[in-house]
Parts: sequence; C-alpha cells; structure tokens
Amino acid sequence: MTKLILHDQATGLRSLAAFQAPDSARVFTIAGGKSRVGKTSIVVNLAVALARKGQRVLLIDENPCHNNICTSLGLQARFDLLHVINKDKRLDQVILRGPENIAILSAMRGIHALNKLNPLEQDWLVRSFSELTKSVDIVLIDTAMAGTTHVLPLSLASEQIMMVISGSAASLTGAYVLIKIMSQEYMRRHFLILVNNIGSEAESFAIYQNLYKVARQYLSVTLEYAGYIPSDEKLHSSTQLCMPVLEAYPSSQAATCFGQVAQNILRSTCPDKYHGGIDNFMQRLIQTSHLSMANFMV
Ligand SMILES: Nc1ncnc2c1ncn2[C@@H]1O[C@H](COP(=O)(O)OP(=O)(O)OP(=O)(O)O)[C@@H](O)[C@H]1O
Repeated sequence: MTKLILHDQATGLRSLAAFQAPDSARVFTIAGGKSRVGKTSIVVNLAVALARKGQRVLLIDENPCHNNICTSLGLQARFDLLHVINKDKRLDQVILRGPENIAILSAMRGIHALNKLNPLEQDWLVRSFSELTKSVDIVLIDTAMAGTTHVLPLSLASEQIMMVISGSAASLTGAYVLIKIMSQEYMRRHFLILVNNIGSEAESFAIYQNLYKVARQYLSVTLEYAGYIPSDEKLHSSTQLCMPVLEAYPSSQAATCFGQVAQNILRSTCPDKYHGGIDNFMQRLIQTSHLSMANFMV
C-alpha cells in the first residue's frame, strides 16, 4: 500500500514538472546530511556572490528565528510566510532586503502549514508567488536540519539540490542517505556537491570523487562538483559580525571561493528536467509537503 502511494506521488511530481516555463527562475535547495555543516553561511554568501554577478536573488529560510538567515545578518523579521498564508500580509510586505538588495523570506512557520491548506488557499499562495516571477532570477532555500528525511519536500520541489558536505564521516553518511532516498524513491538523478570547511581544494576534490564513485556505483546518480569553501577563520569572524564574508573580508580565501561557486552553479546543468519557476516550485512544494516521512525506512 505504501509503495502504491509513493508511486502515485512520484508520478504526480513528474507530471507537474512538465508544466514549467523554460525561462523562469532557478530554484536551489541547500541541504546537508548533518547539522552545523555550514548551510546558512553558504546560502548568505552565495547569494551575495550571485547578486554581484547580476542575479536577483530570493532566499527562503526554513530555520527558526534564533538561528536563521536574518539573525546571521543582524536583521529582524517581524512577519513571515504564515502571515501571507493567513492573508494578514502580502508577500512583498513580509520580504526583507539584505545586502546587495537580496530578498529574504522567513518561511519556517509557513512551510509547516502547507499540508493543511485547502485547494482555494493553495491557489491563492501559488498566485502570490507568481508575482515574484519577473523580479527573481535565483531562489536559494536554506533548509533546517530536523532528522535525516526532513528536507525531502523542499528538495524534491526544487530544480536543483545542492548537498553540503564536510570531511566528517557523519556529514558524508547523512548526505549519502538523503541522495539514496531521493534517487530510489523519487527518481532524482542529479545532485550538486559543495565541500565546506576543508583544508584545501585537493582534499575537497578527493572527498567529492570518493562520494561520486560510491553514488554512481550503488545509486546510479550523477554528482556535479559545485566547488569548495575552505576552513577560513575570516568566515567565522564575519558570522560573528553579522556580515557576509564577501563584505567583511572581500579578499579572504573564502570570499574568492564563493565567487567561484556562484559561477559554477550558474553554469550547472539540470538533467532532471526541472526547469524552475517560483510559482511552479510552490505548487510542487504544496504537493510534496503531504509526504509522510513515516513512509521511509532509512
Ligand atoms: N568554511 C568555514 N570556515 C570557518 N567557519 C565556518 C565555515 N563554514 C561554516 N563555518 C562556521 O560554522 C558555524 C555553523 O555554520 P552555519 O550556521 O552556517 O551552519 P548550518 O549548517 O546552517 O547550521 P544549522 O544546522 O544549525 O542550521 C558558524 O559559526 C560558521 O561561521
């Protein structure tokens, strides 16, 4: 029975993908197999690097307010996605502006409410998001870490999934488990890999290559190297200053690497044929938010 439900959900997801416009915004979910792997630092700094390359960036933040993008930038979000869902505020009224005019949407409470929306509320939300279509080129989603399979709905709704790994065994195992579930249950065949907090580029590439070989042999998926961010005290200091490292320490090694990662993801391919688009993303997210994590045996 569970298999049947999963099959239907997977079929639904694939048919939704067919409705996407080819020229719309690209949506990347940033996930990690372990907490504290550096997701928020990566989302914030990658957004700045992308904005400096002329991209209009929207960040969607799933983290709780004591530990989220706004806090890391010294901003305070008074409103969030739930205010939009409840029709207390319009989407443009809850979006904050960060460095380089990056748009930031706090969404933790809203994302958790998506599976309770009736069809009319779903429609309203998708239409609200369609208003962003002309003003956003790239969406980056910072996922919260609350269990291995928690990030599935956001990841499956995105065009691209970027897994952040470090050199630790826990981060590699966690990333492998997530890739396994998404490939075997949901036919996701392509993942971007970013290695963070690592000693050197050579070390980073060796870790990536090991994961690549194992994933190709046992899971039949393609991994694409998105780059690396070194272990850099300047990145840690910039977090404490509530600033992106690209602003606080523009000539640091970390800042240079974020520029390179931004270039790589702009060039990245999408063999899964998920063409993005914010309203379509929201439609898929509503659909995937009904997935019961209890269905998964890891
Ligand atoms: N490459 C790096 N070099 C030095 N410090 C880093 C690096 N990447 C992340 N950090 C530091 O590690 C800490 C955790 O980073 P961050 O909050 O971005 O992780 P996270 O994965 O978002 O955490 P959570 O699981 O709590 O959401 C921060 O203090 C950050 O400054």
